Amino acid sequence: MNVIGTVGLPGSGKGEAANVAEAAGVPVVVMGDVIREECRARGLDPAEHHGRMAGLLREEEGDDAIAARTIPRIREAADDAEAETVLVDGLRSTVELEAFREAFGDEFTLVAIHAPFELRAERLGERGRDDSDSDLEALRERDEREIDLGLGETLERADVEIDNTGTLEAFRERVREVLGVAAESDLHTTGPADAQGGESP
Ligand SMILES: Nc1ncnc2c1ncn2[C@@H]1O[C@H](COP(=O)(O)OP(=O)(O)OP(=O)(O)O)[C@@H](O)[C@H]1O
Repeated sequence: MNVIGTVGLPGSGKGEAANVAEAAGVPVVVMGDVIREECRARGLDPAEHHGRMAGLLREEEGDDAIAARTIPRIREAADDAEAETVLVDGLRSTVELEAFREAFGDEFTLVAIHAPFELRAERLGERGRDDSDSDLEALRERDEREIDLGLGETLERADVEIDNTGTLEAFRERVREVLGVAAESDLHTTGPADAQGGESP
């Protein structure tokens, strides 16, 4: 089994990478789902308590709590789909990285997705908000919070880098290359295990 974890600052393209995986039949496990489920189990609204619950789980069960709860889900997702590759979205700290490295050894690959601040701000703005100063300030604060939690150090320890400064199609192609899958339109001719069709952007 290959487990591909993605890490990136807000708006870097993790959600898009997960969409590419799903479209190619690669199961996606979202670490945030663990937190949302725990909120519901405790009768709390995830929309309101997501951030606090993440902190609480780490306090109660250790810094690797969310990773530890995600690991069996990764194995289940692989079994259910009889898949060779699973994508995990949502790594945030080196403690989580260590937990995955311990569980999956060489079968775990950490992929860092990079895009500069201005580009991320612009892309997140296109997702529904305008790019007013308050939005830029909010993104700056989100970046800082993530980096404080350990995201910066985790990014530095990635095995593979994806630069997401070009077109969406170039990014999707690069993600497919890293996942070792062909584009959906190629599936009929080359099959999903054939990564040769992918070209670097
Ligand atoms: N290369 C690209 N060109 C144009 N738009 C892009 C590109 N990559 C991503 N986007 C768009 O930018 C927005 C942010 O990307 P995405 O949602 O994947 O980021 P994310 O890392 O999941 O962010 P968050 O951590 O906030 O959930 C999305 O609307 C996405 O479609």
